[in-house]
Amino acid sequence: MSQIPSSVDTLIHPEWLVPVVPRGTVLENYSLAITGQRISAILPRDETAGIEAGRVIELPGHALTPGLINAHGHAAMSLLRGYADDLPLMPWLENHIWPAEGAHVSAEFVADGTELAIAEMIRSGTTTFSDMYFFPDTCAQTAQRLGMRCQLSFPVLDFPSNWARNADEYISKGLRLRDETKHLDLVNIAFGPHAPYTVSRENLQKVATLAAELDAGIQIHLHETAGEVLQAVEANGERPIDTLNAIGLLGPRTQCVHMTDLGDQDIETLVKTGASVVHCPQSNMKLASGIAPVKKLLEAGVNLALGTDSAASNNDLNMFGEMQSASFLAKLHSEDATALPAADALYMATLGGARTLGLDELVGSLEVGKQADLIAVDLTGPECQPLFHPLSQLVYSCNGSQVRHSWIAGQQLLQDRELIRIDLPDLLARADQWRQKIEMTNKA
Ligand SMILES: CSC[C@H]1O[C@@H](n2cnc3c(O)ncnc32)[C@H](O)[C@@H]1O
Ligand SMILES: [Zn+2]
Repeated sequence: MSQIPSSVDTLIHPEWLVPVVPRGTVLENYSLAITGQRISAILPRDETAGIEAGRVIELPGHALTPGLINAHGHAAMSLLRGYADDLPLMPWLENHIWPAEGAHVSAEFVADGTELAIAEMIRSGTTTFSDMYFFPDTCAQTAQRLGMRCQLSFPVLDFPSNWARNADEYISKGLRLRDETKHLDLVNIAFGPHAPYTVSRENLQKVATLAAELDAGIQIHLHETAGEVLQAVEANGERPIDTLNAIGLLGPRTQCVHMTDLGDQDIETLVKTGASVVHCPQSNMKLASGIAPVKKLLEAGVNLALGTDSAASNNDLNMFGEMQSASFLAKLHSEDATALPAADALYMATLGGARTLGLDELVGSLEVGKQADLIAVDLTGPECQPLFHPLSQLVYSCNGSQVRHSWIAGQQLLQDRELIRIDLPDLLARADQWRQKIEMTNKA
């Protein structure tokens, strides 16, 4: 039992405290203290009388949970929200998204798009996001300035973009970024080879070798569609996951995104290598990409995280909706209503994500000594009443608008649903300027 501190910065009295570990636990009338960046105490409310607090926050009818972790996305693509809907993956990318990115993606685009994404994510309970996008240096500066924890899996592609000309330049810029951001406590750098169909085996091998040398994470779009897998088998005679395994790219720090087309052998490979899966149910549904076999993956013991992917293929960055979709889709896909219950969906969106990103010593659960990345969710509204089980409300009734307060590394970034570090009217004006610019280019 940890020592009760005599003085703390903030003492929070929620009605329910949801630590996430042990899984499914809900502590009633427990309080949480923040000192500096960390959680300094979790204890029954009636044992807090002797604690001197700089600030005391009473939250009747609220649940305090770990901040949600969006384990895969392309934040700046929030500026392309609704730009191209109702298409399958490859026509969507090749005929709409990639041309728009070629025309518009810049450091300024990424600065404004990332800020728009962070505003939405904080307001809907996310406190860590993983990003794979161009100009990750700009994303790093924006996230640190706004107080948002992130993993930036810098992109590696065989083909040029507005950020780099070839795979070697993507890698050298990414490694420089890793060196230049070592002092940023909220920014974590990983490798982001886009996908096996856009990165050659030779360049994937370079990534595998360097990531192993640096003990760095790797995040990759993998087995997103059956078409991807079929094309690989026809071209290479093996499934993409087997190619990655053969070059040593799969390991405990590998984050495989999507994984909708998986056979038993593929799942066995994930178990043997310890690689994680980032499940993006809403993006998979919207692009009609497929359905990840979540129930089978969980039964096999594969670590699962949740991600929204970009707002251009979702079309929001709301992890409450993602949890609900993951749970309902798993139930339908497995024809088993007991699949992915609320506690497991919340685990995926918190500690499962932290473990995937290699941040589980820092965040993902409410435990003394961890970073104070936490959200206060107001369960008093009609959409959450009557309340039998807080976990049920959090996953099956909440839509993110109930998030009232949010802290990251002990810093409050949302208070009474107001963003503290972001000038929202100014940001929204910039977003609309981008819409006008993009539309004008399309009309030209
Ligand atoms: C190399 S930066 C990221 C790159 O990925 C594109 N992208 C966005 N969503 C998806 C997806 O679901 N599958 C594959 N690639 C995706 C994004 O537009 C960037 O070009
Ligand atoms: Zn993606």
